[in-house]
Order: sequence, then structure tokens, then C-alpha cells
Amino acid sequence: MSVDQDKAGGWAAPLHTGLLVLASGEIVKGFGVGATGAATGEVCFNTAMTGYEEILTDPSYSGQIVTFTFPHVGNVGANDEDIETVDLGKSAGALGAIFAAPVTGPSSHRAQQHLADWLVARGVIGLYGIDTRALTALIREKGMPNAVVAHSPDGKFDVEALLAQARAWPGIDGMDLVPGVGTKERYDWSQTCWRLGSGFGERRAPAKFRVVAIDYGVKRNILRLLAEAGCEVLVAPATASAREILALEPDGVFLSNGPGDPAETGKYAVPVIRELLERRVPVFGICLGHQMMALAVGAKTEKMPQGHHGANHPVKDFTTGKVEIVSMNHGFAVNRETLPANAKETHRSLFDGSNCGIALTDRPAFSVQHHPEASPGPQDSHYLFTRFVDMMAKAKAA
Ligand SMILES: NC(=O)CC[C@H](N)C(=O)O
Repeated sequence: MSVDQDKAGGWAAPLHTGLLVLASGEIVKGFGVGATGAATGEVCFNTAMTGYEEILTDPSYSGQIVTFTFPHVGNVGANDEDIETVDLGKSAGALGAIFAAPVTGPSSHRAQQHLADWLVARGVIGLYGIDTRALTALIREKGMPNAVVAHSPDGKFDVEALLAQARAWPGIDGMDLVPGVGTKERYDWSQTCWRLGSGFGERRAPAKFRVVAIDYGVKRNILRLLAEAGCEVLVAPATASAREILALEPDGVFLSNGPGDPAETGKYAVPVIRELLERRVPVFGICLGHQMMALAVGAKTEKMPQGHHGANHPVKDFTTGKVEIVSMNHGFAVNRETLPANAKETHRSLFDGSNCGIALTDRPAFSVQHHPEASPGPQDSHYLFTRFVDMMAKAKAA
């Protein structure tokens, strides 16, 4: 913590170089790290103990400021291999990061950069010296607040202006953030998972199945696990029409994760998904992809009060009766009561009973709310990629 010694030899009050200004009027003082300036978004908390780089570069966090409940962040530094946005440069992901302790220096053979420098390079505003327990308790009690995170090295802030900025922000409910992330061009993906010693691999030809992955803000590790499962992966933009997707002759279509309010994708993505389902194309969706598939069959999504963000959430798979510990990152959920008769619930959160997965009874299609690709998180749900491949095999044989 930076504390200035005054001329008289006594200790002056610390110079607060960072602020979190909540739309409610509460002001949390701390110390800035990373990029300077001010950014407006929704504050959520993430309970993962590892994987801060993957979290901060997950495009689903666009429009959000992430509070890390784990106190020590930075000890493995940052590197290009752990970035989850497909575009390696400064792009989508969280706009702000809130830490309890000062960012730790790197101590890892994989580190290329100090996290503080990496935050600057990516334009992420960081704040440390924050009582993250109190902030998390506030979110649990009152929901995820809209706020401005600000970093000014000279400690000067126009608090009134920042408060007005936080209050003027309309909030994620009703906001379509997909157009700001994801690819605009179609491309192919063949990289497989990282292994100690050899790094990333490449899918071996020939592929068993051709998958069109629709990119609403996809994470790299999802594409890697599709390639790892033996699929040829063709990534298509979120605006691709059903005709364009079908012209690629897919054995299956993957619906990616992504930021914002799922209901706002109703004008472009949902009708495309509906058409693919009607044509009996095998479909697998993750997170936003799950929510959009539910919308496509007529169900409704709703904003959650505190959301699920972490790498330790228990979810039950009713298909096998097994409980898996999963990675989560969502602030909206599918309302189970609105599911039509042909969509049965396959997964449920054992934390709050919210819906975590559906499968259609009359179509080859399923989707999950959690993140089976983890990154970061446990790998209990990797089996879902095999389930997708099995579903494509069955559809092909039929
Ligand atoms: N990870 C995701 O795909 C998030 C989906 C959606 N934006 C939500 O917050 O619920």
C-alpha cells in the first residue's frame, strides 16, 4: 500500500489513487493499478482461486468489473497463452478488476509480464486495498451494482461527475453486448489444448465431424476442446444467417458464450438458432448459447440478483445422477417454469436451484449454463464435448 511520509516525519493519510463509485452513492476508496481513467460497468464477484487472466479476458465479462474474492492475485503473472479472447490484443473482457491486496509480482516459468503491466497494456483499470469481503457481502445482499471504477495517479477525482456517470449507465439488463465482441469474419480453428512440455497442439486430420461454432464472444478453450474432440471447427460471426451456416454443411452447430442480456439477441441470433433446430441440425450451447437456445424454443431468461461467477459451483447432471464441480460466469438464467414440454431440464445448480442445462426431447440439441471448458476451473464437465460428438455421430448414422 502506498503511504506518503509527510515533511514533518509523521505519517500522512494514504493517497487514494483509485475509487469505486457505486450508483447508490457509496464510494469505496482504494489504490489504482493498471490502466488509468474511468470505466462504467456492473460489479460482480468471482470466487475462483486461480485463473485471473482467463477470467479477465473472458469476453462474457464485457461491461463488467470483477471483484476477486481470493485475496492474492498476480503470483503467476500474465502470458499470451492464458488469454481467452480470440483476439490476443487489447479487446473484449472485463473493464475493471478489484483486488484486496496489492498485485503480487510473478513467480512462474510461464510468466511473460507482471500482471500490473498487463492490465495497463489491456486497458483494464485495477483497484486494490479494497475490503472485497464487504463488497461481496453488499452484492449478495443488494445485487450487482452499476458503478464507475476510476484510477488517477495524482489522487484527484471529480466524484460528482463519476457518480453522475455511474447513475447514467443503463445497466446490463436490456443491453446487447454481443456486437462489441467476437469475430466479424469466418475463420477456421485447429488448435488443441495446452500440455506441459509441448504447449498447444494441432488437431490431426481427418476430422470426424464438421462443427460450425457461432461466435457471440467465444472463449479459446471451447474451440480447443471442440478440436480436441476431433472436430473440424469453422467459426462463424454472430450475425451469420441460417442459410450461410447450412451452406458450410455442418454435422453440428455450437452456440458460444457471450456477454450481455440474452433476450436482446432475439432479433438476429435466436431466429437463426430456431431455424437450425427446426432443420434437426445437432446443436450444443454453452452459457449465452444455452440461454439463446432456451429462448429459441420459447422459454424466458431473467436477470439474477447476484449471478454465478466462480470455479467451485456444484451442478447436478440428471442424466447420470452425478454432481460436477464447475466453472460459472453468468448474470442471467433460464426460468425453468417457462420451458416448453419438449425441453427437459438436465442440469441444476446445487447452490441456488437455478437451471443449468436443457435437452430437447424431439431434436438433437442440448445446452448448459455452466462452462465445461473451465479455463479456469475444474474439468469435471469436459464430458459434455463427448456428449456433443456422440450426438452428432447418432444424427449422422440416422
Ligand atoms: N458466460 C456467458 O456466456 C454469460 C451469458 C450472459 N451474458 C449472462 O451473463 O448470463
